[in-house]
Amino acid sequence: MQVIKYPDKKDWKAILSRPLIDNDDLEDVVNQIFNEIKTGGDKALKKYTWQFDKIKIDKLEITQKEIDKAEELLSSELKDALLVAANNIKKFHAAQFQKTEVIETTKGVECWRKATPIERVGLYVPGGSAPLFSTVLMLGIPAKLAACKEIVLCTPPGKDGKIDPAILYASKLVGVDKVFCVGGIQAIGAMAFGTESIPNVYKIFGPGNQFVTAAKQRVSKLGVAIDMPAGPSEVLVLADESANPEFIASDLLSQAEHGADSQVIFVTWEEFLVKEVQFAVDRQLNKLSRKEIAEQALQNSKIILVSSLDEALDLSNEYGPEHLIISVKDEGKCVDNILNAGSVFLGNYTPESAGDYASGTNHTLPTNGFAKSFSGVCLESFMKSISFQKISEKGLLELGPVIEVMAKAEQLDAHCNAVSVRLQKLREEVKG
Ligand SMILES: NC(=O)c1ccc[n+]([C@@H]2O[C@H](COP(=O)([O-])OP(=O)(O)OC[C@H]3O[C@@H](n4cnc5c(N)ncnc54)[C@H](O)[C@@H]3O)[C@@H](O)[C@H]2O)c1
Ligand SMILES: N[C@H](CO)Cc1c[nH]c[nH+]1
Ligand SMILES: [Zn+2]
Repeated sequence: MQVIKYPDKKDWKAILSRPLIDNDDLEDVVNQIFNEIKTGGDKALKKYTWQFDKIKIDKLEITQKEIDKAEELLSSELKDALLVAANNIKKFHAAQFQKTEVIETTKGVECWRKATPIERVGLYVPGGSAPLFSTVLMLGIPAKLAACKEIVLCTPPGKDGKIDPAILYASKLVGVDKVFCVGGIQAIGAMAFGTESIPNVYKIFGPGNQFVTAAKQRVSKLGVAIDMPAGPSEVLVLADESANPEFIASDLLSQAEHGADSQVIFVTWEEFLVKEVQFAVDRQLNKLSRKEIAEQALQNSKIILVSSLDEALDLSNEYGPEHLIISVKDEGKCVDNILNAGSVFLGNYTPESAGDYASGTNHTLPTNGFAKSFSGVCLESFMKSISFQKISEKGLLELGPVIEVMAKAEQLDAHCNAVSVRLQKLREEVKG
C-alpha cells in the first residue's frame, strides 16, 4: 500500500481516485452486447457466456428440481447460519415500513402518499470470482417484504458450469420466482430487454464488477431503473491509537480480497500506526487463499497520514466510501460529522464482514463516490410512492384563488380555468 503523508487538500481528488478501466471502450462493449441481445435473445446470451465465462450453456433457466436438490448439498451448519442472517436482515428491513399519514395542508385539502411495490424486479448476484450467496438474502428479503409480484435472479455459472448450490438454496429460502444462469453485461441486458427465456423487469438490483456496473448504468439511461452503481468493493478505515492494528489490517484485507479492482484506504493522524498496520497487512496477506487478488487490490490502495481527526473526516467525506470503519476514541464526533458513506461500522468489535453477512444491514452499497448521492439498498428501493390528494368544497374555496394567481402568472389559462369553473359553481350555490 502506498503511504502518503500530510497531503495537500488540493491533491486529495487525485490521491483518492478509483482504479477504473477505460470507460469509453466499456460503453461500446456494453452497447454492442445489448444490441445483440435485442435481436438474438437467448442465443446472444449463450454466445457471450461462452466468450466471457468459457461455459457452454444449454438452458438458461434453473428447474425447480435443481433448486430443491441444492439443499441436500449444503451442510446444516451453513443452512443454520443462513437462517440467522436472513432473520436479522428481515428484522432490520421490516422495520423500514412507513405508515401512510394524511396531511391536511390547508383546511379541506388532504394529501398523502401510498407506497406500492415495483411489480417486476431483477436481482443480480455476483458469481465471477466467488459465489456471493449472501447477496441473494440482501436483495431477495426486501423484495419479498415489499411484495414485489415477480422476482427474477441472474447469476453467472461457476467454473464447473453450474450455479453454486448455496445461491440456489438462498433463492428458495427468500422466495425468488425464477433463477437464470447468466452473468455479466449479458445478464443485465437480458433483464432489461427480455429474451425468450428471461422476462424483462422494471428495476434491476445488485452488485457486480465493473462490467456489470457499466451495464446497469447504461440500462438506467434506457428506461429501466437501477438501485445504484454498486461496483468493486471499497473500505476506508479511520483509526487512532485506541484501534488494534491487527483488526485494521483484517478489515482492509477483507475488502481487498473481493477483486483486483477493489480499493482500501487507511487514514490516521497517529504516525506509529502506519508501520504497525503495514506489518499486520503483510503478515495476514500471506495466509489468505485469495492472496494474489488481495495483493493486486493493495496496489490501488493507500495509507494516508493526516494532521487531525477533523482532517480525516473531511478526507473521508470527500472520498465517500462504500464502507467506513471508525475506530477512534471520539466516536460521537465522527458520527455527527459523517456526510458521505454507504454503511458505517463503529468500534473495534464491529468488523465490516458483519454487515456483509449477518448484522441485518444491507451489503448492496454505492461505490465509486456514489455514496455522495445514493443510499444503499433498503426496503424502499423495491417500492415507489404514489401521492394522493382530496379537496373538499370548502378546501377549494380556500386554496382555489392561490392556484388561479399562480396559473395566470405562468400564462396557463386552462390550468386557471379548471379551478375557476369550479369556484364559480360553488359561489353560485352559496348565493342560491
Ligand atoms: N458494491 C457492493 O455492494 C458490492 C457487493 C458485493 C460485491 N461487490 C463487488 O462485486 C464484484 C463481483 O465481481 P465478480 O467478477 O466476482 O462477479 P460478477 O458476477 O460481478 O462478474 C462476473 C461476470 O463478468 C463478466 N466478465 C468478466 N470478464 C469480462 C470482460 N473482460 N468483458 C466483459 N464481461 C466480462 C462475465 O460475464 C462474468 O460472468 C466484485 O468487484 C465485488 O467487489 C460489490
Ligand atoms: N463486501 C461486499 C460489498 O462490497 C459484500 C460481500 C458479500 N460477501 C462478502 N462481502
Ligand atoms: Zn465483502
